[in-house]
Amino acid sequence: MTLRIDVVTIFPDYLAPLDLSLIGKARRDGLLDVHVHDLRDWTHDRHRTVDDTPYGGGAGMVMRPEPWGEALDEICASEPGRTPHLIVPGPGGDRFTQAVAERLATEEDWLVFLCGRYEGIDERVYEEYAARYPLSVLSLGDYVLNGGEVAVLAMTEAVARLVPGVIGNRESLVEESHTGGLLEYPVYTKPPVWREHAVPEILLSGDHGRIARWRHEQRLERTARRRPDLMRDYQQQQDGQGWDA
Ligand SMILES: Nc1cc(-c2ccc3ccn(Cc4ccccc4)c3c2)n[nH]1
Repeated sequence: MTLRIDVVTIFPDYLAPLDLSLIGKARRDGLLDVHVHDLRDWTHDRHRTVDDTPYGGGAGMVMRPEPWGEALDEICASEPGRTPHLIVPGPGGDRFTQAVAERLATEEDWLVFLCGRYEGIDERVYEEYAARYPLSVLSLGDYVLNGGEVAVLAMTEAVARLVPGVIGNRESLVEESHTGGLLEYPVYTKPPVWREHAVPEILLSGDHGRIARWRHEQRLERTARRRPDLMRDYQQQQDGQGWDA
């Protein structure tokens, strides 16, 4: 089943990069089915209003529930027999990680992203749709964006590239950062010496077994140095496998 991705936003042009490069090619090859929707298409006033002042006062504006309700009712009914997984980027969401990207890419065949803006979306939209569909609030990280579009671009790229056929050489997926819980190893190409920096001799040896071991050691060393948190998780995972294996 082709992965379908719907994105609802008041800035559809923000999602134009999804027409480019590998994602764009995957769409043209029919590997991905991406639909970007302008939330204002579900407004009915002359100004196409999507926001209003917050109950209880406070700065900023809140996204009105009605346009979201009409948009999501229509979009989520557009594939009879299929159930969408709704994803709302938010600073207070669960962390979006490689493991989450892998789970979404393997277990879901339809993602509907809701891009908030202003101070966020009226809470009743979450209540209404969490009761009807799987709904996840996901955070890219502990920093504050102005809206969900940038997060959706990142999440869509992270998930789409795991879909078979989107990335030509799947072998390259194996040795990447965060695959298997470790950071990536250093990479080199010609020339063999550049500004007095030589490529590590091992990589010119042609001994593929030793090269693979060296690369794994580099991944361990880098992860231990840069991300001790990932290293602890990796060691626990290895210990667990040790007992089970
Ligand atoms: N990881 C991550 C996600 C976001 C995010 C996502 C969607 C929205 C919609 C409005 N805002 C602005 C906002 C900032 C803070 C508090 C409430 C709303 C958003 C921020 N920031 N950081």
